[in-house]
Amino acid sequence: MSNLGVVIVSAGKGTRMRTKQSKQYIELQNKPILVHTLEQFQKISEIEHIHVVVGADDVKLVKSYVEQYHLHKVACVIAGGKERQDSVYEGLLSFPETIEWVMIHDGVRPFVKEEHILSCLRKAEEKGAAVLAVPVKDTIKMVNEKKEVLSTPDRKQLWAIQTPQVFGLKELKKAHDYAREQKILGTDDAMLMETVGASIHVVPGDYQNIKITTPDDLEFAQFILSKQES
Ligand SMILES: Nc1ccn([C@@H]2O[C@H](COP(=O)(O)OP(=O)(O)OP(=O)(O)O)[C@@H](O)[C@H]2O)c(=O)n1
Ligand SMILES: C[C@](O)(CO)[C@H](O)COP(=O)(O)O
Repeated sequence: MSNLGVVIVSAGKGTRMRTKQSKQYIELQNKPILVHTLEQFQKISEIEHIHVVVGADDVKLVKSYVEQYHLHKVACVIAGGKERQDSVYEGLLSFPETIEWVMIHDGVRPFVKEEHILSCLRKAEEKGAAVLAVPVKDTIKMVNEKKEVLSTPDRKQLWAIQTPQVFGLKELKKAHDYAREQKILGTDDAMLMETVGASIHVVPGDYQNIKITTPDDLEFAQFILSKQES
């Protein structure tokens, strides 16, 4: 699809991972996590344009990965911002007007499956906006600062939201502009779209599409990869 742009956000510092090296560059089976992620998108025929957003000091490094791993669909590597939202915004600005749809994905979700990327894309084309998600398995409680339980939301209505998330490029750009004006900081792009009243559909994905965030996620990631190999 020549009217689809993919933004892979990978400009975070990975503070919760507590490693010296930013987590997206940690190697799993001799390959940086970010490269595992990019390969998932590179292999999909519907995807032609991938823009990667990285830390300002890492642009050269990531360009070298693009060469080394033959990631020819990566059209540009650009510097991100302080918050994830700022990095997404830089990604949005990097596309020309010919791009109608934009798919946002975290550079540290390397296990996203092709079928789920495509089902998210199809749902967005049908409904206007779609995000990959899984139903919550635990009981979730609202808790105050004193660690007192306030309430228990109905689990049937709770989904853990993942990426990819797919929107119209113009619509998402507008939502980001509004958030910047109003100083709204969202942890995902759907949240910004919600603030401008967009209707967003959830697409069921799977529990292995983890965001590698803390050291235990790295152990689980190694396990997933070893299972894929056997
Ligand atoms: N300023 C930022 C912050 C985050 N991200 C990206 O957004 C994704 C999800 O963010 P998260 O897992 O929270 O990554 P970090 O911000 O790196 O982690 P932490 O919050 O632990 O520092 C990651 O691919 C991360 O690189 C980004 O592009 N720009
Ligand atoms: C976008 C996201 O991955 C959806 O689960 C998540 O919200 C990112 O949040 P974080 O605060 O950057 O971990």
